[in-house]
Amino acid sequence: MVEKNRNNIKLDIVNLLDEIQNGKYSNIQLNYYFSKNNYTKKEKMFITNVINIVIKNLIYIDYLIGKSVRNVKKRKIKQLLRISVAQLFFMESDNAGVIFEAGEIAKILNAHQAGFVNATLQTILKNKEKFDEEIPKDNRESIVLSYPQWFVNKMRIDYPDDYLEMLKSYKKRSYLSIRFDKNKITREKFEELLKNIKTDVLFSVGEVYYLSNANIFDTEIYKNGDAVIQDASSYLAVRNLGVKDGETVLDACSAPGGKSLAILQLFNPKKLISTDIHEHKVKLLNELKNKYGYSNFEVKLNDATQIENLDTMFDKVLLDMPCSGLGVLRKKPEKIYDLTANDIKSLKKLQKKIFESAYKSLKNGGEIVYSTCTFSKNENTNNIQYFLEKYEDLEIMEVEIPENIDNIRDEFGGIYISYKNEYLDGFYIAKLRKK
Ligand SMILES: C[S@@+](CC[C@H](N)C(=O)[O-])C[C@H]1O[C@@H](n2cnc3c(N)ncnc32)[C@H](O)[C@@H]1O
Repeated sequence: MVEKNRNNIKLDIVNLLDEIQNGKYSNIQLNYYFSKNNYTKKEKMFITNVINIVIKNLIYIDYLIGKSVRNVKKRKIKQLLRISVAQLFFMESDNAGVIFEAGEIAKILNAHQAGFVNATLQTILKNKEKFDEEIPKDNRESIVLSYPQWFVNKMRIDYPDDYLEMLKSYKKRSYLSIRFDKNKITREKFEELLKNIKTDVLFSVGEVYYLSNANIFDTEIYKNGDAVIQDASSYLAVRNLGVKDGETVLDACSAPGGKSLAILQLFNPKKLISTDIHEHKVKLLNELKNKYGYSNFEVKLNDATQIENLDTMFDKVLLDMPCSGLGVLRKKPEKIYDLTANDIKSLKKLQKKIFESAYKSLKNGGEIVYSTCTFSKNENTNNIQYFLEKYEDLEIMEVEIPENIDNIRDEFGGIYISYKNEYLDGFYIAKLRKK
């Protein structure tokens, strides 16, 4: 009975991995499985762990599999091999047990494949050291660290001194962070609540707390939305917007609305217009609006390259750009395998068009906060340089970052939230003012 149950969980992991490979985000898909199945805490941890290890080491794991068999035709059998290799080399496990279990699951997936799965895993186990030695020198970093070769090359150019440290750092684990609404609960009460639910604070920035466990999900304050998931980097981008009472604000690329909500809870704008280009995402923004009921909050479907459609001039604009997302690889590790150098080029173009449109709808004296969750220089520093050269009446403003947060200021005053921060997402924030 116990055995069967465990096989069922492994089968779920095979399916989960397959869905992630087909374009679903790992964190979203994991939550979906957790809400549908009655797993114990320990099982949830095991599933999360295996999925993360496979995704974060995918190129290396596939290299090992590729060294022992030329081609694995059945997709789910391939996922099963990946999961088993992850268990064999990245987790504490009984090797014979892992291989036996893989054979049993293979029988359920496809009876003819059980022998093949067993033999492949035995070969990998026996030859791992030899396979490691045979990794081609030119591809070593890409294979061992599991990043596409083009990306390693790009990182070597962008960050010659510490690209290896950066690459390693973005394979680390991520942490849960929660921002409480200071209008609804005081800091003292929030900290008391954390104590009561046996949750330690690992790090905090303003109202954002990094937590040792997810017990907060069962509390009233989380369920009613007075505490929400938000990373401190996102919170800092919003805080730097510095909205004054009565100002008109645009959050141009705003879905699912985490930063819009922070704007409404941190400041008191006359009006906040939040837009997004995708209808299904605007639906999420409308759900947010209905849940919280702010009367100064408007949601609109709009392309941010055509902000003039809104017929409004703004005091403050947040441009939280669509970007390559490299700074959030700890949370969405699968992203790197789909990304291409061309994607970065087209994102850069789109970011420029969005900025140019925002500039036209910005009042004199108005300010734009430009933010991305990526450390690619093309999408950040190079764009800011371009804007400053193109618009003579733009000036750079200081971005304020608490002292205990590791950051790198570029030559134009933009701030990279460094990979050295264990808790915060990698992020870029620049602030510009139209004179
Ligand atoms: C980084 S995400 C924004 C996250 C959001 N600010 C938050 O904190 O919840 C970028 C968003 O830009 C949207 N987007 C992409 N292209 C756009 C465009 N041309 N106009 C408006 N929104 C766009 C995407 O749909 C995505 O929701």
